[in-house]
Amino acid sequence: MAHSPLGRTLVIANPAAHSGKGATGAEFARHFLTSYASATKGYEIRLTASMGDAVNIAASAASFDSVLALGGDGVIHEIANGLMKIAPDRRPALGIIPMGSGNDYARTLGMKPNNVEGALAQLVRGHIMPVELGLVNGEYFIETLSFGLDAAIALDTTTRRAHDTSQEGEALFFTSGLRILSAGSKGYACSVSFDGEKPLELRELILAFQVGPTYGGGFKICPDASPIDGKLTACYNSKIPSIPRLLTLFLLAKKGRHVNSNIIKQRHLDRAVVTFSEPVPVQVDGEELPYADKYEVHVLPKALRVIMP
Ligand SMILES: Nc1ncnc2c1ncn2[C@@H]1O[C@H](COP(=O)(O)OP(=O)(O)OP(=O)(O)O)[C@@H](O)[C@H]1O
Repeated sequence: MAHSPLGRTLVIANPAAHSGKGATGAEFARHFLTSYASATKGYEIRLTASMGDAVNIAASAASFDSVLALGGDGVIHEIANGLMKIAPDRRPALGIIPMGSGNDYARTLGMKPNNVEGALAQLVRGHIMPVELGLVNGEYFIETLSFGLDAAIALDTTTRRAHDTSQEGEALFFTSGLRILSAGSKGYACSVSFDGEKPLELRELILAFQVGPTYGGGFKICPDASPIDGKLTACYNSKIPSIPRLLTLFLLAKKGRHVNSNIIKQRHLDRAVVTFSEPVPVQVDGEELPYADKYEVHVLPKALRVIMP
């Protein structure tokens, strides 16, 4: 463990993550870090009590070298927002112990999902690398921001999972997707300016801005996205497809093959301004973002130091 990058470590764990398995995961992490004392220069574990708690805990973690987020993309999102309140020269590195239903950020970083021992073993042998974050109207995002039907699907999965835990991740996104897309849509009237260019007037079914390639538990919406290229990657439709074609594109998106369609566009960007003329579903890292008249989206290259496997 001589080269462990963890230093003085704070674990912030969501006990409710992954349908309550976060609590057992936190206990396992405590045993691991106690047994392998040389992995850290001392550690503490804090459990979140409710939504939003992780932001405040992370914001007061400047005395630690690393903060390990144990939970799903929602709690990692909160911890990243808390860490960004700390001055850059005092900001701890972020490590993740993925324990969620979707685990898209884990997929982006290459961390083992829902395997606390495996993820901790990756972290103690890991290396620190700066990665980018997205920023939308003052809120940082680690992986995904999307508008339209794909956001409606992501938000539907959260509602359905609260009532029925028998499905999760990709399977849940898939069944919600079929249900919502089969109902059809004329799209949401939208104006988008990428990197200060002349605005495009579009009718959007999907408009996603990604740090990493996937959302929805493994749907490769932006297969070319990377957290270390200093850019966000956008995916949007330039026309409204028929319902059968839309369903086909949805199935192809699982492996990222939808981008070969002539009505799907993908591009890298530094910033965008998005306005909708009607309320639209919006999700950020799987959680609902309130509707606003205007969304200003930016990338912050090398904003956060993350422990990579
Ligand atoms: N103690 C808690 N009790 C209930 N909810 C909590 C608690 N702590 C945090 N939360 C909220 O739980 C939500 C979901 O958490 P998280 O993302 O960690 O797990 P998940 O939903 O199982 O995983 P994924 O985001 O990958 O689907 C977040 O919005 C978070 O704010």
